[in-house]
Amino acid sequence: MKILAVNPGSTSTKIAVFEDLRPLFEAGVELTDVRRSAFAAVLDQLEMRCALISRALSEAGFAEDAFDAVAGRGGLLAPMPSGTYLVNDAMKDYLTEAPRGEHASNLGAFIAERFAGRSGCRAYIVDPVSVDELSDVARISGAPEIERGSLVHALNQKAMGRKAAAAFGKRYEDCRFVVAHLGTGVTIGAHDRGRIVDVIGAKADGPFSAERAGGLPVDAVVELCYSGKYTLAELRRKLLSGWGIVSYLGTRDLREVLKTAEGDARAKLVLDAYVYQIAKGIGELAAALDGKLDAVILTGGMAHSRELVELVGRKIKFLGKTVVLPGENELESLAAGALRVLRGEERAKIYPTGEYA
Ligand SMILES: Nc1ncnc2c1ncn2[C@@H]1O[C@H](COP(=O)(O)OP(=O)(O)O)[C@@H](O)[C@H]1O
Ligand SMILES: CCCC(=O)OP(=O)(O)O
Repeated sequence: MKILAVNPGSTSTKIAVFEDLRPLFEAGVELTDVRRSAFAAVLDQLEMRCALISRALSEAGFAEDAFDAVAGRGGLLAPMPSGTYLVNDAMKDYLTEAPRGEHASNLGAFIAERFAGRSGCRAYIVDPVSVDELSDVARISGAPEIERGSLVHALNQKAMGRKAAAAFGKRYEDCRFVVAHLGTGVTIGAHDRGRIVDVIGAKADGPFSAERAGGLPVDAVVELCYSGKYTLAELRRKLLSGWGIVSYLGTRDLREVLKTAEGDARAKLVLDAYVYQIAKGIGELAAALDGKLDAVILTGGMAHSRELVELVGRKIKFLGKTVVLPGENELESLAAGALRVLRGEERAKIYPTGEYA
């Protein structure tokens, strides 16, 4: 089975072609800030991202009408169970309205449908960022009107949990991990025997990231809301992708931050604060698992940085084993979800009910 996997991230569009799970081709098309800022809304990037994918496939010699399935990374949908979902109108309508915010991963369903149409095959999303497996106790925010929810790099976090479990000779469903996905976005998940029971990071409720604020004093946010400085839409966009490292140093690229920090005290302080907050977040979620961990897993693009891994590792070594699995297995996991459905090993689900197709 030939499967196209598409992962639109905040600063890159990653694609891969698989024959079953054997990778035939992989490419990452970085998006410059200029290119991204040319679009008022994330979904406006659809044609540009599809054109970049078409060019990459063409240059690699892949016809666009030869796929048996196309799997895209899912976006900020309504809270939903883990699984492989058919792209449908309800999903596209929700992502178009974007009540939970605009995010690059919202493009995944639209891109998958576009390329599936060219092959006459089905389009799927797998384990979107809106997978919500929080425990009841984790949902209590302290304010009855406000319930904590889950936005997480579920696809990669679960993939790396499975990878680490296999390395330990165990099943993911029998392990306890704290997984820190250090991409352009940062989410840290407490994985308790196959379920992500608590999450921080994607909603200004944990470490800040390359483009997202960390835990903000709520009273200051309330003041900002009523200051007239931002509209609701502007503030929501800032919360999702307008603060973080880039708002201090003008770059989302950790490699640039590391280089600048060598000679610039302010950059060094921001880098130290980033490391500090990631370590604190990992410690917080280790407590969510009563400190009973098989390992802490560091993943995402930034886990390629030996310097960052070393800085964070020093602060969390009291928690035991740290497994570093840089980058992400998102493309392979997308293909794996579609392949399970094509082989009849898993039934595709229907959004939003989660019923089986
Ligand atoms: N080899 C590397 N060394 C250090 N940082 C890296 C490396 N590769 C990628 N990064 C950093 O990872 C971040 C992007 O992570 P990634 O998971 O690819 O993001 P996205 O959320 O866009 O998919 C960027 O800040 C980039 O600088
Ligand atoms: C909203 C959570 C997912 C996320 O942060 O994705 P990116 O790392 O691609 O921004």
